[in-house]
Amino acid sequence: MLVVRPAGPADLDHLLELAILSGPGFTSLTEDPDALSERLELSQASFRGQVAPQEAWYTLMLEDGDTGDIDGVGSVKATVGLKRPFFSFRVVNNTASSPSIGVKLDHQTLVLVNECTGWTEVGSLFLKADRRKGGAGRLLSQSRYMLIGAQPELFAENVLAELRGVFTPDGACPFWDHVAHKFFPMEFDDADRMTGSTDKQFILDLAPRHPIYTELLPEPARAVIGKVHPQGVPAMALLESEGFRPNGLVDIFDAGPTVSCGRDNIRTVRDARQLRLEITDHVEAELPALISTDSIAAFRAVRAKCDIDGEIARLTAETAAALKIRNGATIRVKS
Ligand SMILES: CC(C)(COP(=O)(O)OP(=O)(O)OC[C@H]1O[C@@H](n2cnc3c(N)ncnc32)[C@H](O)[C@@H]1OP(=O)(O)O)[C@@H](O)C(=O)NCCC(=O)NCCSC(=O)CCC(=O)O
Repeated sequence: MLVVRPAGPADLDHLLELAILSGPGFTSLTEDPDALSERLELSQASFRGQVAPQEAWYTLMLEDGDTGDIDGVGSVKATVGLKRPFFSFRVVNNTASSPSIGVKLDHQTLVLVNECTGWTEVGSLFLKADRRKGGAGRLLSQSRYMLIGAQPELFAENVLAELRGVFTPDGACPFWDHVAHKFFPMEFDDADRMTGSTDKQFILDLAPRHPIYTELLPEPARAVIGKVHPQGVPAMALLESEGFRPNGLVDIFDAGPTVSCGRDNIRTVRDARQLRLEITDHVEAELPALISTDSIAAFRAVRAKCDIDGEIARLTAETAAALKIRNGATIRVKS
């Protein structure tokens, strides 16, 4: 059975393998072992409640309970933008009109902004290729909302996700090449790495201070503003099915979209029910449900069949063992 569980320092080799598989341009999964090791320490401390709530960064691993293989990762950052700014371009429409000569024009511009301060971010969603298209991606993605729902007060009222922007098959990034690189004379990967590892002062120093009129940009750059990387389309579909929508912000390097949703309006947060576990020999339900523990410290999530009867949820002993819980425990279930 596939189980989503907290990541800790012992997952370094697995996380490094996933980071390498995810390739360049996946900002939040750097291939730097020291950074990953720090991240795993922080994850463990976050699940144990040993860091201030706003500093928590929960990393979750998808584990095959039968083989012990680690097939995917996902995460929730309790807040962004508090210690370091969270820069984006806001896509702004400016209407220019001159009634006296009968002209009215809409100009789209990109304006550097630092919004979303204190928001929660879901990210780092990555699944090994041979596991895709079978529901594991949805389990991994939704388990983050079960985590948020277990203790919503530890997270912000608004939740965002950043999707990767468009890269061509040969690895070129049209928005970077035609726009961002003019302001940041470095390799994309270096800018990307510095975004994650510095206070982002270089962005404040070098980023455009004035609106960029998009109609003045070359077509290949204009065409990708707010567009998702082809490989990010399933991730976008998963977010949209939870209620996330583009919020008009795009990444300053690759122009990928930011999507957001009110925490309590995320479907899985809103619809999951708190129930009491009763272990049974046989479950009649035909379709599996999303089931998690009701605790951040002992968080685990699975997809398994479950009979609901009032406030009782009946699971097999195998499912209860995968969740590491006993009869009578409180669980959270999303049918
Ligand atoms: C994102 C995942 C984990 C998703 O897993 P899977 O590929 O197995 O997902 P899936 O079940 O095949 O598809 C998920 C849903 O998307 C739909 N779907 C798939 N391809 C589609 C397409 N081309 N157009 C429209 N919808 C599409 C499926 O029908 C399905 O919905 P139904 O179930 O309704 O049929 C994976 O694709 C992956 O590892 N991708 C590479 C890394 C990546 O790009 N990660 C996102 C980075 S961005 C990020 O991390 C922030 C976002 C976030 O954290 O959530």
